[in-house]
Amino acid sequence: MIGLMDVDVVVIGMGPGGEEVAGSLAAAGLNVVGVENRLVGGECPYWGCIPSKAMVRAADALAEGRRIPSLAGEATIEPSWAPVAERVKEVTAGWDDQGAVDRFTAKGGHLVRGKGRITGPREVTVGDEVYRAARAVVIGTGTAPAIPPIDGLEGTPYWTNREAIEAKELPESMIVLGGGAVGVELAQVFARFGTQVTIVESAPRLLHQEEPESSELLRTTFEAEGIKVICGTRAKTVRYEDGFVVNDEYRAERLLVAIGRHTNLGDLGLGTVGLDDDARFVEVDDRLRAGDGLWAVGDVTGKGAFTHVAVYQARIAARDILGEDGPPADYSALPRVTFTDPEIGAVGLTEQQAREQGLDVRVYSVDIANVTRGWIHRAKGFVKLIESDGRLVGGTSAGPMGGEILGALSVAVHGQVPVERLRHMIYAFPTFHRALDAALA
Ligand SMILES: Cc1cc2nc3c(=O)[nH]c(=O)nc-3n(C[C@H](O)[C@H](O)[C@H](O)COP(=O)(O)OP(=O)(O)OC[C@H]3O[C@@H](n4cnc5c(N)ncnc54)[C@H](O)[C@@H]3O)c2cc1C
Ligand SMILES: NC(=O)c1ccc[n+]([C@@H]2O[C@H](COP(=O)([O-])OP(=O)(O)OC[C@H]3O[C@@H](n4cnc5c(N)ncnc54)[C@H](O)[C@@H]3O)[C@@H](O)[C@H]2O)c1
Repeated sequence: MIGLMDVDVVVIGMGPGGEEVAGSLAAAGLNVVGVENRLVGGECPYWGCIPSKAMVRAADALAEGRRIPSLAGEATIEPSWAPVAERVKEVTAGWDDQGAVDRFTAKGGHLVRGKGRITGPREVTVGDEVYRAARAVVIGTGTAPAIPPIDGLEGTPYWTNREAIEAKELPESMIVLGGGAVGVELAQVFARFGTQVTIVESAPRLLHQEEPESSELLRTTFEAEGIKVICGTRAKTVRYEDGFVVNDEYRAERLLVAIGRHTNLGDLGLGTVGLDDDARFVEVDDRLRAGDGLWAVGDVTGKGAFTHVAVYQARIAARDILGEDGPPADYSALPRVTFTDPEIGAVGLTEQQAREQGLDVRVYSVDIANVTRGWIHRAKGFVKLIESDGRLVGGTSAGPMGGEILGALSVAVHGQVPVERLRHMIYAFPTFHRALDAALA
C-alpha cells in the first residue's frame, strides 16, 4: 500500500547542506521532512572534515615534537595510532547520528530513513511513502568517492577516505591515488605516523587548482618528510597480489583512492521534473533554485565541495523558501584551506584564474621566512596577493596557521577593501599576518 503525505518541505540528503536548510525551515515553523539513507550529518562529521582534522591534529603534534631538538633540548617521540583511532571514534560519536537526529527533531523536523527519489513536481518517494511538498523540495544529496575505471581495481580491497578514516591500524606502506585535498592531507598524516607513502597524481603538480607556489611548497615539504611524490602519472592499472601494484611500478600494502567525488544523480529522478538525468551537477541560480519548487545545495551544485559552501548555500535557499530578502549567492571570496603542514589557505582567484578572466593584475608576494615571526619559527611558506583595479581579488597564505591568516585576506577580498587602505593598516608585531603588510610593501 502506498502512503501519501502532504508536507511543506522535503529535503533529500541530510549532509551539512541539507541539515542546515531542513533545520532552519523546521525551526521557522514549516512541516519539514528530511530524508537520509546513511547518517544525518553527511560526509563531513563521519568520514570527512572532522575526523580527518582530528588525525591532522595528531600528526601535527608529532611533527612539533620532532622540532624540539632544534629548539629546546631532547625529546623522544614514539608514535602510536591507537589514540588517533580512539579520538576519531569519539569525534564521530562512533559513527552514530543520534545527536544530529535529536537536533533536527528538537526543531520540529521529521526524519525519514531511506533513499529519496523525485517522482514528479514537488513530489518525493521513499520506499512506499509519497511526500507531496507544498513549498519546496531541496536536493542535498552530496557526493561519494569517485572510483576510476582502472584496469584491475574492481574487486580489490582498496581504501577510499571512508576506510582510511576508520583505520584501526597503520599500514606499513600506502599508495595514495590523487594529490588533491583528500590525498595530500591523509598522505601527510599516515607518513608522519611511519607509513611509507607514495602519492601518484595525474596532473603535473599537487593541488593543481591552487597557486603553483603552493604545490611546490608541499612537494618539497613532503619529500623532506620521506613521502614519494609522483606527478604527471595517471594510474592505468592496478594488480593485487600480496599488496597493490600500480602501473606495474609502484607497490604498497594499501591503496587509497582519492581522485575526487561523484554526485549520484542518475537515479534521483531529475528527469521527472524536466532536468537532465545524466547531469554531473544540479544547475542552480544565485538563490539556489533548480526549478519550480525545487532547490539544491552543497556538493551537488558544483560550486565548491566544501562544508562552508553547503551551509552558506543552505542559508540562502532557506531564506528564499521562506520568501525573505537577502543577498544572492556570490562565490568571489570563496575560501578554502588544505590542512597540511604548512597549511595552504586561499581565497578568491589564483593569479592564473585572474589573468584568464582578462583582469589587469598586480601580484605581491613575500616569503614567510622574511617576516619576523616566520624567521623566529624557521617557518616555510609565503603570502601571495592578487590585486586588480585597486582591490584584492584573491590571495594565498601558506605556512603555519595559513588557514587562520586567511581570515584577514578573506575580509579584504569579500569586503573589497581598497589596497591603499590595507597599506595603511596597523598589523600587530610580530605575527604571521604581518606578512600581508610585508607583501604589500
Ligand atoms: C576526507 C575529506 C575531508 C574533508 N575535509 C573538509 C574540510 O576540512 N573542510 C570542508 O569545508 N570540507 C571538507 N570536505 C568536504 C565536505 O565533507 C563536503 O563538501 C560536505 O560534506 C558536502 O556536504 P553536502 O551536504 O553537500 O553533502 P554530503 O556531506 O555528501 O551529504 C549528503 C547526504 O545525502 C545522503 N543521500 C544521498 N543520496 C540520497 C538519497 N537519494 N536519499 C537520501 N539520502 C541521500 C547521503 O547519505 C549523505 O548523508 C572533506 C571531504 C572529505 C572526503
Ligand atoms: N580541507 C578541505 O577543505 C578539504 C579536504 C578534503 C577534501 N575536500 C573537498 O573534497 C573534494 C574531493 O577531494 P579529492 O582530493 O578527492 O578530489 P580533488 O578533485 O581535489 O583531487 C583529486 C586529484 O586526483 C587526480 N586524479 C584524477 N584521476 C587520477 C588518476 N587516475 N590517477 C592519478 N591521479 C588522478 C586529479 O588530478 C586531482 O588532483 C575536494 O575538491 C575538496 O573540495 C576539502
